Amino acid sequence: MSANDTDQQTAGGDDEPILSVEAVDSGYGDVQVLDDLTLSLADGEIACLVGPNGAGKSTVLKTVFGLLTPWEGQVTFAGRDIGGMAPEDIVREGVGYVPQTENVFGSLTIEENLKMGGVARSDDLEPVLDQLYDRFPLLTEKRNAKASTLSGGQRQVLAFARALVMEPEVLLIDEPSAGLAPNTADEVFEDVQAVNDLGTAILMVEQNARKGLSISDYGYVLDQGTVAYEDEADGLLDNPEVSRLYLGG
Ligand SMILES: Nc1ncnc2c1ncn2[C@@H]1O[C@H](COP(=O)(O)OP(=O)(O)OP(=O)(O)O)[C@@H](O)[C@H]1O
Repeated sequence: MSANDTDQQTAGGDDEPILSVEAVDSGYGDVQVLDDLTLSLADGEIACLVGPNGAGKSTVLKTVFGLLTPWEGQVTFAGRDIGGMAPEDIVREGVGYVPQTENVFGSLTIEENLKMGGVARSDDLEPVLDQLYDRFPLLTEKRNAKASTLSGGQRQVLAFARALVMEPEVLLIDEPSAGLAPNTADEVFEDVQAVNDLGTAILMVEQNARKGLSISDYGYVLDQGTVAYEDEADGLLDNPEVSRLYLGG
């Protein structure tokens, strides 16, 4: 569902969210980063996390994906408690993750990277790979090339496609536009919307807050490890205080 749809289902709606993070504390070693953080993602929606450097946005995704164990609170996906589960089990549950950096294996071909994305599947990968090649023609052209030969934007598309091999219900994406030229970033955002249009709910961290919110249904502003503001994405974009404090005026 895109931000332009009229029948938006938002995190504030009555429907049970597909993903929820409730009163979570989390961090690295004994350094606490997330402090009583609560947010949710409605089925079919794009929600965007924005906020200053170091606010804890990436830490939210890492905690949802099991790379960090919540110290307190609950992470629930499709009604099941996934807090503290291992990432490979969370992938099998139906949650995918596209990290910000080092998200492809440069020494492997495009096809090998995609197959790596499906190691947790026991069925035949060919049908899903064919669908992904249809959706991302660039990957078809380059299927036998090493991923190290791809540009930054192309790598981002590959990382994205690799996460889709598992056909996740929810995709966590960390800064899809990081390091990309504006035109390339726009293409990646179009891919994010296209995947969402096919039914995958997306929780995305984006440094380019205005752009991220403009393709999202709902938004959260994180500051110092907790939610400072939340609203429908358009509401955050129109909020003068949010704009002044977090969106560069
Ligand atoms: N592996 C780590 N070990 C220790 N501290 C870390 C680690 N990764 C991040 N941190 C710290 O956690 C805090 C939150 O980092 P996080 O990456 O979640 O922020 P962010 O909001 O995503 O910001 P950015 O846009 O800069 O990535 C920061 O103070 C950061 O220094």
